[in-house]
Amino acid sequence: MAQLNTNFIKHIEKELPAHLSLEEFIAYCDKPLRQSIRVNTLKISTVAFINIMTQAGWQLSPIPWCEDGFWIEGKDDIQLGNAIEHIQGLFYIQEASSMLPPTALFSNDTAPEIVLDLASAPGSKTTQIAALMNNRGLLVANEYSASRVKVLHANVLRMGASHTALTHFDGRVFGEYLFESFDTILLDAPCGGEGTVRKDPLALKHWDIDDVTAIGETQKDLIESAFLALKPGGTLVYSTCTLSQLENQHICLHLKQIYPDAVEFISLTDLFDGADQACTKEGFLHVWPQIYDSEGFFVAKIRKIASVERVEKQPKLQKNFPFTPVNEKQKTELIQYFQNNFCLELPSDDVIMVRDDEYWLFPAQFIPFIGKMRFQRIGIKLADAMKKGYKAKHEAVIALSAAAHNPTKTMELSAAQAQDYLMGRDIAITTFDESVQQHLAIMPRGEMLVSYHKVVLGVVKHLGHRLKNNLPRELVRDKVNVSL
Ligand SMILES: C[S@@+](CC[C@H](N)C(=O)[O-])C[C@H]1O[C@@H](n2cnc3c(N)ncnc32)[C@H](O)[C@@H]1O
Repeated sequence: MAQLNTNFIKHIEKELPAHLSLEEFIAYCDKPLRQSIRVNTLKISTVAFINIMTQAGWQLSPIPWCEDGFWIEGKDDIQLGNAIEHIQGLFYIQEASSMLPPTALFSNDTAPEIVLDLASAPGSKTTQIAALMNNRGLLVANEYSASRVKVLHANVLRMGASHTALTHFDGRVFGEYLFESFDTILLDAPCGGEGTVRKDPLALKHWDIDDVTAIGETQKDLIESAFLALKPGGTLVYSTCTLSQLENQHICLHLKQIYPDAVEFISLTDLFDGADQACTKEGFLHVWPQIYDSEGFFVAKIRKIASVERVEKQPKLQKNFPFTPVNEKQKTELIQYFQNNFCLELPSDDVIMVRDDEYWLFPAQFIPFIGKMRFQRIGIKLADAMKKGYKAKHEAVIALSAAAHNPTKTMELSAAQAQDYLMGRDIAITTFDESVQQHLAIMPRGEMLVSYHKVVLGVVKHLGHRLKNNLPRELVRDKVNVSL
């Protein structure tokens, strides 16, 4: 049962719009949340995913504001995290209202190329944005907390997002370091989490107005920094999973007060059918839990209609960037290695870089950012140089095969074999059908890919009598649930 602090109730009663009742709000705070997921279109089409999962008995009902988002009806007992399709990155477990900000960000006519996600871990919206960008352009994803950067990184890799650059800074530095550099920015700000009480019944137990005011100061700093980092003409989406106006409307109005001639609020009232039910007079979406039977959320879209004055001077360029572009010989060898061993193409507009014995694939749009700030991870790690030739990295085959959609040199596994693979076990050739065994008998020995649902799971080494498991140790799972 949700524990609602009485001070919170008194406070929120004053903020509820006239057409919503406090009783209903309190009742919804106690109502369990519907499970929802977003299909990862970097790896599978939504149609193919629905086909597979409905055969497994799932009932998916569409979320009106996200074409790849679905509520799972009538199956509260599914352990989504251990589902094989989750582990292989076919879907992301994401609360329905949390899918709103990326939808708002991409509702313009022209697709943005250079995007910043300023407060991004664990990466639900980063990976949604990566899917909307279809692994093109550049997505800089920043996270302040070191432990959360690791989770972000794991999610980016699991979903096969290849055009990201991860940073680990206080978001306040972006306006200074990357002034007017981004076409569009998401600031999904750290917040009081008042909208999350349906998931966490204790979220409002120790609610205190002083905490709300204090976090509001951080949010003001972050929105100012984001606005400075935005190119003129670009759009910024500000969102939170909290309800108090102090952390929502007031933050956007604060920005307008500082930059009255550069800030324009873009109304979200037509974002999807029914958006008007949550729309405020400024055109923001203030999603109360009872409106769409979801978590509470807030989303504002802001256009920068004019350039603004820099607050600080451009910091000096950092030297000693440890990567250099590969030479033509290395480039040709790597292209041939991926082509010959896995039938995978390296995207021609990306840039192959080398650091010691490691080869990386950087998004071309990253190059102008070199030296401007410190990046934790850029693009994908392609391969290590070996005494003879190269050894592909797992993350590279996952991301490159996502683009290739089932390359030919791939062995499709059964559910039981895929389960074994993800649990780190080798696959005996005798576990395949007779005809596949004959096919494998004439296939060359060495590295090849395995897939499930026609989506690549990773690399194996064909040894003749078995496929040796090459899944990185850190990805080996204790538990994998098979749905079909
Ligand atoms: C609402 S969560 C982000 C959720 C994420 N966008 C997602 O969809 O998965 C806010 C994040 O901001 C991070 N954060 C806190 N203070 C920050 C700061 N000063 N600069 C940047 N990020 C910060 C928190 O660690 C947290 O991960």
